[in-house]
Amino acid sequence: MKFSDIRSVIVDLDGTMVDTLGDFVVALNHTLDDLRLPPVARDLVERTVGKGSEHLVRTVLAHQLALPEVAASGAVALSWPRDQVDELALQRYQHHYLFINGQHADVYPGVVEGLQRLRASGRALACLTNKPRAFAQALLEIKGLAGYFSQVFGGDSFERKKPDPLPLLKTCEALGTTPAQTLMVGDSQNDGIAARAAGCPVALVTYGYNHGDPIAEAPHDLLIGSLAELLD
Ligand SMILES: O=C(O)COP(=O)(O)O
Ligand SMILES: [Mg+2]
Repeated sequence: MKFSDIRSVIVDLDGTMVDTLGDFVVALNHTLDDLRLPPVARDLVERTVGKGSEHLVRTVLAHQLALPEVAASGAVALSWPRDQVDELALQRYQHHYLFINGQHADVYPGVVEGLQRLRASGRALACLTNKPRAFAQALLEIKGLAGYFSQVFGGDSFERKKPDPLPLLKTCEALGTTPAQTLMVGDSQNDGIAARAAGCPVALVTYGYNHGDPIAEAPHDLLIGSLAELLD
């Protein structure tokens, strides 16, 4: 990959620009409390984020319902059809997330500098996340990052989410650059796999969430410790 060939950049949100693990944990724990279930461990959330809200809520709920102490307690949630509990939990999660969005989250070091330098170099920027679009837009605004992006797309913007290449191809279209001219910057194998399949070069940050796997094992052209390194 030659950086001078790159005309625009697609940037992932959770784990790449903002450390949102605290938001996820708090919103999930409010949700579990509504269902009279015990709180979730932070590391399960860290291993599960990145594939959208439905996947996160469903996985965490399945894990908590299978805990021996929950089975022994005769929790009411166990007596309901599972798809109904999933649906109810997702509704409660979205309700809570709306109000805690950004409250337990921090912009990673180097992000503002990296975005400023990319914009100053004349490149267009899009944010592409598996987070619902409305939450992503609000988070970017709360953290003062929205102004850097000409486009913001979420997990509900297209028919399929990353690691499918469709969201990247659609984002390239919106940016008006070919996949080969469009760099994907992310933190997980979802970003790496989607970028490879779409034909976009891909840089992965080394500090995000990658389902508990070493980030070097995910498809990438470049590993970076900070977005500020991109133009070096
Ligand atoms: O799974 C999510 O909600 C967000 O994940 P992403 O911003 O890393 O795509
Ligand atoms: Mg991510």
